Amino acid sequence: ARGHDAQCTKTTVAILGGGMAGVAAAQALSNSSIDDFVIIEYQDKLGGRVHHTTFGKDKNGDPYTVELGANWVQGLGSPGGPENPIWTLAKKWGLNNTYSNYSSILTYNETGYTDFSALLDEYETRFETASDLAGTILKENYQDMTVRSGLSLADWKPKRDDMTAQAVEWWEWDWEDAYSPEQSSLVFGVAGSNLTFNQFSDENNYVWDQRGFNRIITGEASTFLKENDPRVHLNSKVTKISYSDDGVTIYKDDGSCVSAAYAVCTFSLGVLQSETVSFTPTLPDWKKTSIEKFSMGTYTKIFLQFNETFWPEDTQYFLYASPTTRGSYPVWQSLSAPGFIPDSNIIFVTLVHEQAYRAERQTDEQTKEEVMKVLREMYPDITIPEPTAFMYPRWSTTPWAYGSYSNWPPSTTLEMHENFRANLNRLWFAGEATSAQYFGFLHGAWFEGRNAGEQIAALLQDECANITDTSEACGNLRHYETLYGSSPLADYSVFDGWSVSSFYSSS
Ligand SMILES: Cc1cc2nc3c(=O)[nH]c(=O)nc-3n(C[C@H](O)[C@H](O)[C@H](O)COP(=O)(O)OP(=O)(O)OC[C@H]3O[C@@H](n4cnc5c(N)ncnc54)[C@H](O)[C@@H]3O)c2cc1C
Repeated sequence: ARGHDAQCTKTTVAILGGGMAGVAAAQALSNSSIDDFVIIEYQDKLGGRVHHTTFGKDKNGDPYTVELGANWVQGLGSPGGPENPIWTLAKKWGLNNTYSNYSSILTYNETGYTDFSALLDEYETRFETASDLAGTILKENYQDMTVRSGLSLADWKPKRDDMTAQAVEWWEWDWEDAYSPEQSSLVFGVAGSNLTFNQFSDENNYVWDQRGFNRIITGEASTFLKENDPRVHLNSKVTKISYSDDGVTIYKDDGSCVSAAYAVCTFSLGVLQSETVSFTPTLPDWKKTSIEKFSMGTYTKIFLQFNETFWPEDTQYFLYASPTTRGSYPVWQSLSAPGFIPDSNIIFVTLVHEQAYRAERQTDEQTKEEVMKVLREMYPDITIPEPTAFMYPRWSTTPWAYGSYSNWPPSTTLEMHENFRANLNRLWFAGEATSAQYFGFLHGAWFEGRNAGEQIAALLQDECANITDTSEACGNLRHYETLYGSSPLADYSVFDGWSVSSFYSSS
């Protein structure tokens, strides 16, 4: 391969993927005066899973912009406390966004409006108890369990046929994690939500900016890249990564290659699991095991536009309890609500996991029929017109993502995750899924991208990067050849990707 490498484009750092993590990594390099890098991106634009498209039309016949991927800034920050970097960027680039008021909700079943909203408070009380248990398990290094077990121990035990309680549970758990309580780790599910919503704040702001949410990514990129910068290789599919102590060579599907001193791979967990990108030498067991250990969730938003807003105009959310199937068209969200895009007459419904895969396998027509049936059950007294526009993405089969975002299954350990995050010689990994503290979130991708960029800059400049105030971590990341059933509390440090306190109180 050496002879072949000689024909490759040379660069100091190759950044694989131009989403939030890739752009944050490039920016960190640029801030350290390392300008010899390339960003290799599959799509024809930067942004990755922050991804919008046009949908429907307004009064003038112009299309609206809707977000197929990330939609909320989650956990904004509070005065005196740390601020979510995505919130900082949203303010900097003037993104239009509105506070999601989760109390602005009406509940329904197959007979129409049925008030079961009191169950929301009950779940939240029980969940507090389950969260305390998660804290104890983490602190004492006890064996992890499923969120289901934690909820049951906290006396939240919905019966199999109690579909309103199941809908409430879906709204509270699955809607965020894209997996059921059975499929999620209690310790890290709770820690993840704690670190975002108690460390920053419990506010979620919905971005409806008509330029698209990725404006923060293209905007930041424009501060250190030129227009049509030759360092950005768009429409470039990576098929093979060859790594060693001397450098990394990246091969693209058009036969071209880039040879770099260091590389950062920011491909999603779904892409890594799909094995559409091969590695030479083949990945060591500890890395391969860690890639298969974590789960890639799918979160599917199904958009509808009508000639009128026939649902309550001042309400943001509508929760539907299917009489037979948990998670079947449960959460509806109105974009016609005040503060969003009034008069857009757009509403969308979200599915995750099996229900998402099912819809993604169906034709638009099949899904539209099911969705319309549910709306007719929710509003039996209204003659509901056919939608004027209907559309949904298919994340589970999108070849540059293979899913939406990652989740930690039960009985995961921080050490297992550190193996997923750790570099292989000169090849580094960054992205939403490499964040132990903020996996699944856009800010997780930002922190991890910046960290990888700073670490590589430090290695190139022979310095120790000062990534946090207390950090002494620099150079190669640790990995564990042998994994035990849980990780001792002493592991919860910057050396395993855990740079803040694990214990934030919600009070
Ligand atoms: C439906 C959905 C809803 C979400 N909702 C939210 C939300 O409300 N709030 C929130 O904070 N987060 C949300 N997220 C998560 C958020 O979008 C991600 O955490 C974040 O965008 C991930 O950034 P990244 O840089 O790690 O990965 P990516 O954005 O996936 O970037 C990786 C890049 O690599 C490219 N790539 C992949 N394979 C190849 C290849 N073979 N060759 C070349 N390039 C390749 C991809 O095109 C992509 O641009 C959501 C995600 C989805 C999909």
